[in-house]
Amino acid sequence: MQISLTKCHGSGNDFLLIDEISNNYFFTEEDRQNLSIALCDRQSKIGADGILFVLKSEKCDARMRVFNSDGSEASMCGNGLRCVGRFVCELFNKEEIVVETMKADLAVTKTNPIFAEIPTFNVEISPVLFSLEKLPMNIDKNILINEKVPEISDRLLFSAVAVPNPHLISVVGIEQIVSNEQKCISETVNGPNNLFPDGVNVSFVHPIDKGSIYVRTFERGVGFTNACGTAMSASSLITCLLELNEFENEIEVYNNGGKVHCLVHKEGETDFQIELIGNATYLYKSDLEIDVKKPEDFLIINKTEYQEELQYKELQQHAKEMVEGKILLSR
Ligand SMILES: N[C@@H](CCC[C@H](N)C(=O)O)C(=O)O
Repeated sequence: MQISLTKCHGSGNDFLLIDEISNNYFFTEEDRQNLSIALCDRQSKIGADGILFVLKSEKCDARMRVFNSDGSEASMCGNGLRCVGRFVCELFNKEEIVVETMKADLAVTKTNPIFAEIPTFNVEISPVLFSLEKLPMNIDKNILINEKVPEISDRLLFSAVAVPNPHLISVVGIEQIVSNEQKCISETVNGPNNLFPDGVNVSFVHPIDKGSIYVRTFERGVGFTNACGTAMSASSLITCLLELNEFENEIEVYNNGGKVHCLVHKEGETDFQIELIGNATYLYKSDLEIDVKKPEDFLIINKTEYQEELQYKELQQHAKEMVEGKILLSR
Protein backbone atom coordinates (compact mmCIF):
# COMPACT_ATOMS: atom_id res chain seq x y z
CA MET A 1 0.00 0.00 0.00
CA GLN A 2 0.96 3.67 -0.21
CA ILE A 3 1.15 5.85 2.91
CA SER A 4 1.61 9.63 2.90
CA LEU A 5 3.25 11.25 5.88
CA THR A 6 4.39 14.64 7.10
CA LYS A 7 7.61 14.80 9.10
CA CYS A 8 7.26 17.56 11.67
CA HIS A 9 8.61 18.66 15.02
CA GLY A 10 7.83 20.61 18.16
CA SER A 11 11.05 21.83 19.85
CA GLY A 12 13.03 19.22 17.89
CA ASN A 13 10.84 16.38 19.27
CA ASP A 14 10.16 14.87 15.84
CA PHE A 15 7.17 12.92 14.57
CA LEU A 16 5.66 11.30 11.51
CA LEU A 17 2.15 12.61 11.12
CA ILE A 18 -0.24 10.25 9.30
CA ASP A 19 -3.53 11.74 8.15
CA GLU A 20 -6.38 9.23 8.52
CA ILE A 21 -9.02 11.94 8.04
CA SER A 22 -8.28 12.38 4.32
CA ASN A 23 -7.03 8.81 3.70
CA ASN A 24 -8.64 5.43 4.42
CA TYR A 25 -5.79 3.30 5.72
CA PHE A 26 -7.70 0.90 8.03
CA PHE A 27 -4.71 0.06 10.28
CA THR A 28 -5.08 -2.64 12.92
CA GLU A 29 -3.62 -2.00 16.41
CA GLU A 30 -0.74 -4.30 15.50
CA ASP A 31 -0.11 -2.31 12.28
CA ARG A 32 0.14 0.94 14.24
CA GLN A 33 2.62 -0.62 16.64
CA ASN A 34 4.75 -2.19 13.89
CA LEU A 35 4.69 0.97 11.74
CA SER A 36 5.94 2.98 14.73
CA ILE A 37 8.82 0.61 15.39
CA ALA A 38 9.86 0.38 11.71
CA LEU A 39 9.45 4.00 10.58
CA CYS A 40 10.78 5.62 13.79
CA ASP A 41 13.94 3.50 13.73
CA ARG A 42 16.83 6.02 13.50
CA GLN A 43 18.81 3.46 11.46
CA SER A 44 16.10 3.49 8.76
CA LYS A 45 15.75 6.14 6.02
CA ILE A 46 13.20 8.08 8.11
CA GLY A 47 13.45 7.90 11.93
CA ALA A 48 11.47 9.86 14.52
CA ASP A 49 10.51 9.95 18.21
CA GLY A 50 6.97 8.79 17.45
CA ILE A 51 3.99 8.61 15.10
CA LEU A 52 0.99 10.93 15.35
CA PHE A 53 -2.10 9.29 13.85
CA VAL A 54 -4.74 11.95 13.04
CA LEU A 55 -8.24 10.49 12.89
CA LYS A 56 -11.85 11.63 12.56
CA SER A 57 -13.60 12.28 15.86
CA GLU A 58 -17.30 11.95 16.69
CA LYS A 59 -17.19 14.87 19.15
CA CYS A 60 -14.17 17.06 18.30
CA ASP A 61 -12.49 18.49 15.18
CA ALA A 62 -10.10 15.52 15.12
CA ARG A 63 -8.64 12.75 17.24
CA MET A 64 -4.93 12.18 17.95
CA ARG A 65 -3.30 8.89 18.81
CA VAL A 66 0.40 8.95 19.67
CA PHE A 67 2.76 5.99 19.47
CA ASN A 68 6.32 6.08 20.84
CA SER A 69 9.23 4.78 18.75
CA ASP A 70 9.15 1.46 20.67
CA GLY A 71 5.54 0.86 19.52
CA SER A 72 3.86 1.70 22.86
CA GLU A 73 0.88 4.04 22.84
CA ALA A 74 0.94 7.15 25.09
CA SER A 75 -2.10 8.97 26.45
CA MET A 76 -0.76 12.40 25.49
CA CYS A 77 1.98 14.26 23.68
CA GLY A 78 2.31 18.03 24.10
CA ASN A 79 4.77 18.74 21.27
CA GLY A 80 2.86 16.35 19.03
CA LEU A 81 -0.46 18.02 19.80
CA ARG A 82 0.90 21.34 18.49
CA CYS A 83 1.83 19.62 15.20
CA VAL A 84 -1.52 17.85 14.95
CA GLY A 85 -3.24 21.12 15.89
CA ARG A 86 -1.52 22.94 13.03
CA PHE A 87 -2.34 20.15 10.58
CA VAL A 88 -6.04 20.08 11.51
CA CYS A 89 -6.35 23.89 11.62
CA GLU A 90 -4.91 24.09 8.09
CA LEU A 91 -7.07 21.18 6.87
CA PHE A 92 -10.30 22.82 8.05
CA ASN A 93 -9.15 26.43 7.64
CA LYS A 94 -9.65 27.23 11.34
CA GLU A 95 -7.58 29.00 13.99
CA GLU A 96 -9.06 27.23 17.01
CA ILE A 97 -9.95 23.57 17.32
CA VAL A 98 -10.54 20.85 19.89
CA VAL A 99 -8.67 17.55 19.59
CA GLU A 100 -9.81 14.31 21.18
CA THR A 101 -6.93 12.50 22.91
CA MET A 102 -6.96 9.24 24.89
CA LYS A 103 -8.07 10.84 28.17
CA ALA A 104 -9.23 14.40 27.38
CA ASP A 105 -10.55 16.72 24.68
CA LEU A 106 -7.98 19.52 24.40
CA ALA A 107 -8.14 23.03 22.94
CA VAL A 108 -5.53 24.07 20.35
CA THR A 109 -5.21 27.68 19.17
CA LYS A 110 -2.98 29.27 16.55
CA THR A 111 -1.11 32.06 18.28
CA ASN A 112 1.55 34.78 17.79
CA PRO A 113 4.92 33.43 16.61
CA ILE A 114 7.26 32.45 19.42
CA PHE A 115 10.14 33.73 17.25
CA ALA A 116 10.22 35.50 13.85
CA GLU A 117 7.56 33.91 11.59
CA ILE A 118 7.57 30.43 13.13
CA PRO A 119 4.11 28.77 13.10
CA THR A 120 3.14 28.68 16.78
CA PHE A 121 0.32 26.93 18.60
CA ASN A 122 -1.02 27.04 22.14
CA VAL A 123 -2.25 23.70 23.49
CA GLU A 124 -4.15 22.86 26.64
CA ILE A 125 -2.43 20.38 28.95
CA SER A 126 -5.04 18.75 31.15
CA PRO A 127 -6.06 16.93 33.37
CA VAL A 128 -3.30 17.32 35.98
CA LEU A 129 -3.35 14.42 38.45
CA PHE A 130 -1.16 13.84 41.49
CA SER A 131 -2.53 10.47 42.66
CA LEU A 132 0.37 7.98 42.72
CA GLU A 133 -2.09 5.11 42.53
CA LYS A 134 -3.28 6.37 39.14
CA LEU A 135 0.19 7.30 37.79
CA PRO A 136 0.95 4.42 38.65
CA MET A 137 3.83 4.62 41.17
CA ASN A 138 4.08 1.96 43.86
CA ILE A 139 5.22 3.60 47.11
CA ASP A 140 3.47 3.97 50.43
CA LYS A 141 2.29 7.55 49.80
CA ASN A 142 -0.68 9.21 48.08
CA ILE A 143 1.29 11.96 46.36
CA LEU A 144 4.95 12.85 45.86
CA ILE A 145 6.10 16.49 45.82
CA ASN A 146 9.82 17.17 46.21
CA GLU A 147 10.66 14.16 48.33
CA LYS A 148 13.35 11.53 48.40
CA VAL A 149 12.72 8.15 46.79
CA PRO A 150 15.52 6.03 48.31
CA GLU A 151 14.87 3.20 45.81
CA ILE A 152 16.22 5.43 42.99
CA SER A 153 18.46 8.05 44.63
CA ASP A 154 19.64 8.77 48.15
CA ARG A 155 20.19 12.50 47.41
CA LEU A 156 17.78 13.84 44.80
CA LEU A 157 14.22 15.03 45.51
CA PHE A 158 11.42 13.96 43.16
CA SER A 159 7.88 14.98 42.27
CA ALA A 160 5.41 12.81 40.36
CA VAL A 161 2.50 14.07 38.27
CA ALA A 162 0.35 12.81 35.38
CA VAL A 163 -0.71 15.32 32.68
CA PRO A 164 -2.20 12.74 32.08
CA ASN A 165 0.87 10.75 30.89
CA PRO A 166 3.20 10.02 33.82
CA HIS A 167 6.16 12.22 34.79
CA LEU A 168 8.87 11.99 37.44
CA ILE A 169 10.61 15.32 37.96
CA SER A 170 13.69 16.41 39.89
CA VAL A 171 14.89 19.99 40.25
CA VAL A 172 18.67 19.71 40.07
CA GLY A 173 21.91 21.66 39.90
CA ILE A 174 24.02 21.91 36.76
CA GLU A 175 26.30 19.07 38.01
CA GLN A 176 23.38 16.63 37.74
CA ILE A 177 22.42 17.90 34.29
CA VAL A 178 25.84 17.04 32.91
CA SER A 179 26.20 13.77 34.87
CA ASN A 180 25.09 10.25 33.98
CA GLU A 181 22.57 10.15 36.85
CA GLN A 182 19.43 10.87 34.81
CA LYS A 183 20.23 8.11 32.32
CA CYS A 184 20.80 5.53 35.11
CA ILE A 185 17.58 6.46 36.96
CA SER A 186 15.54 6.56 33.75
CA GLU A 187 16.75 3.18 32.57
CA THR A 188 15.95 1.67 35.97
CA VAL A 189 12.39 3.03 36.15
CA ASN A 190 11.70 2.19 32.49
CA GLY A 191 13.05 -1.36 32.70
CA PRO A 192 11.30 -4.18 34.53
CA ASN A 193 10.74 -2.66 37.99
CA ASN A 194 8.14 -2.59 40.77
CA LEU A 195 8.11 1.17 41.39
CA PHE A 196 6.78 2.21 37.96
CA PRO A 197 5.15 -0.85 36.37
CA ASP A 198 4.15 1.17 33.26
CA GLY A 199 7.41 3.16 33.10
CA VAL A 200 7.60 6.95 33.44
CA ASN A 201 9.02 10.01 31.65
CA VAL A 202 11.95 11.34 33.71
CA SER A 203 12.91 15.04 33.68
CA PHE A 204 15.77 16.90 35.27
CA VAL A 205 14.90 20.58 35.67
CA HIS A 206 17.45 23.33 36.20
CA PRO A 207 16.10 26.75 37.26
CA ILE A 208 17.93 29.43 35.25
CA ASP A 209 16.38 32.51 36.83
CA LYS A 210 12.84 33.53 37.86
CA GLY A 211 10.63 32.89 34.84
CA SER A 212 13.01 30.56 33.02
CA ILE A 213 14.03 26.94 33.42
CA TYR A 214 15.93 24.31 31.43
CA VAL A 215 14.37 20.86 31.11
CA ARG A 216 15.91 17.64 29.81
CA THR A 217 13.71 14.56 29.50
CA PHE A 218 14.27 10.84 29.08
CA GLU A 219 11.01 9.73 27.51
CA ARG A 220 9.31 6.45 28.27
CA GLY A 221 9.22 4.40 25.06
CA VAL A 222 11.85 6.55 23.32
CA GLY A 223 14.92 7.55 25.42
CA PHE A 224 16.41 11.07 25.59
CA THR A 225 14.59 13.43 23.21
CA ASN A 226 15.33 17.08 22.32
CA ALA A 227 12.22 18.06 24.29
CA CYS A 228 9.01 16.64 25.74
CA GLY A 229 6.01 18.98 25.80
CA THR A 230 4.09 17.33 28.61
CA ALA A 231 7.32 17.10 30.66
CA MET A 232 8.01 20.83 30.19
CA SER A 233 4.42 21.59 31.24
CA ALA A 234 4.63 19.30 34.29
CA SER A 235 8.06 20.72 35.21
CA SER A 236 6.71 24.29 35.00
CA LEU A 237 3.89 23.32 37.36
CA ILE A 238 6.30 21.74 39.86
CA THR A 239 8.55 24.85 39.84
CA CYS A 240 5.46 26.98 40.61
CA LEU A 241 4.52 24.68 43.50
CA LEU A 242 8.10 24.99 44.79
CA GLU A 243 7.84 28.81 44.45
CA LEU A 244 10.72 28.93 41.97
CA ASN A 245 8.26 30.32 39.41
CA GLU A 246 4.85 31.96 39.58
CA PHE A 247 1.37 30.81 38.61
CA GLU A 248 -0.28 32.95 35.89
CA ASN A 249 3.11 34.22 34.62
CA GLU A 250 4.56 32.82 31.40
CA ILE A 251 7.64 30.67 31.99
CA GLU A 252 10.35 30.31 29.32
CA VAL A 253 11.29 26.66 29.10
CA TYR A 254 14.61 25.95 27.37
CA ASN A 255 15.38 22.51 26.04
CA ASN A 256 17.94 20.87 23.77
CA GLY A 257 15.72 21.50 20.73
CA GLY A 258 14.87 25.17 21.39
CA LYS A 259 12.34 26.68 23.76
CA VAL A 260 8.63 26.89 24.56
CA HIS A 261 6.52 28.98 26.92
CA CYS A 262 4.35 27.46 29.65
CA LEU A 263 1.63 29.18 31.62
CA VAL A 264 0.37 27.44 34.74
CA HIS A 265 -3.11 28.28 36.03
CA LYS A 266 -4.12 27.49 39.61
CA GLU A 267 -7.84 26.89 39.57
CA GLY A 268 -8.31 25.52 43.09
CA GLU A 269 -6.13 24.21 45.95
CA THR A 270 -5.26 21.05 43.99
CA ASP A 271 -6.67 21.99 40.61
CA PHE A 272 -4.31 23.10 37.83
CA GLN A 273 -4.33 23.62 34.11
CA ILE A 274 -1.37 24.40 31.86
CA GLU A 275 -0.92 26.13 28.49
CA LEU A 276 2.00 24.96 26.34
CA ILE A 277 3.01 27.43 23.61
CA GLY A 278 5.58 26.63 20.94
CA ASN A 279 6.46 25.87 17.34
CA ALA A 280 4.84 23.35 15.02
CA THR A 281 7.37 23.01 12.21
CA TYR A 282 7.04 20.92 9.05
CA LEU A 283 10.21 19.31 7.66
CA TYR A 284 8.98 17.36 4.63
CA LYS A 285 6.12 15.35 3.22
CA SER A 286 6.63 11.97 1.66
CA ASP A 287 4.84 9.03 0.06
CA LEU A 288 5.94 5.53 0.98
CA GLU A 289 5.34 2.12 -0.59
CA ILE A 290 4.95 -0.22 2.36
CA ASP A 291 3.65 -3.65 3.31
CA VAL A 292 2.22 -3.11 6.81
CA LYS A 293 2.99 -6.72 7.63
CA LYS A 294 6.67 -6.12 6.77
CA PRO A 295 7.01 -2.38 7.33
CA GLU A 296 10.81 -2.37 7.74
CA ASP A 297 11.13 -2.94 3.96
CA PHE A 298 9.39 0.36 3.07
CA LEU A 299 10.40 2.37 -0.01
CA ILE A 300 10.35 6.18 -0.24
CA ILE A 301 8.53 7.09 -3.49
CA ASN A 302 8.93 10.85 -3.17
CA LYS A 303 9.91 13.51 -0.67
CA THR A 304 9.14 17.24 -0.76
CA GLU A 305 10.96 19.48 1.69
CA TYR A 306 9.27 22.44 3.39
CA GLN A 307 11.44 25.53 3.80
CA GLU A 308 10.69 26.10 7.50
CA GLU A 309 13.70 24.61 9.25
CA LEU A 310 16.11 27.45 8.44
CA GLN A 311 14.10 29.91 10.51
CA TYR A 312 13.62 27.37 13.28
CA LYS A 313 17.42 26.95 13.45
CA GLU A 314 17.63 30.67 14.32
CA LEU A 315 15.34 30.14 17.33
CA GLN A 316 17.43 27.13 18.31
CA GLN A 317 20.66 29.15 18.12
CA HIS A 318 19.11 31.97 20.16
CA ALA A 319 17.91 29.43 22.80
CA LYS A 320 21.32 27.77 22.91
CA GLU A 321 23.12 31.08 23.45
CA MET A 322 20.64 32.10 26.19
CA VAL A 323 21.05 28.80 28.07
CA GLU A 324 24.83 28.69 27.76
CA GLY A 325 25.12 32.34 28.78
CA LYS A 326 22.79 32.07 31.77
CA ILE A 327 24.17 28.76 33.00
CA LEU A 328 27.75 30.00 32.71
CA LEU A 329 26.83 33.14 34.67
CA SER A 330 25.17 31.10 37.41
CA ARG A 331 28.19 28.80 37.93
N1 LIG B 1 7.04 13.77 23.52
C1 LIG B 1 5.76 13.83 24.10
C2 LIG B 1 5.35 12.71 25.03
C3 LIG B 1 5.24 11.38 24.29
C4 LIG B 1 4.74 10.26 25.15
C5 LIG B 1 5.67 9.83 26.24
N2 LIG B 1 6.90 9.30 25.75
C6 LIG B 1 4.93 8.78 27.10
O1 LIG B 1 5.10 7.57 26.88
O2 LIG B 1 4.20 9.20 28.01
C7 LIG B 1 5.39 15.21 24.57
O3 LIG B 1 5.79 16.17 23.87
O4 LIG B 1 4.64 15.38 25.52
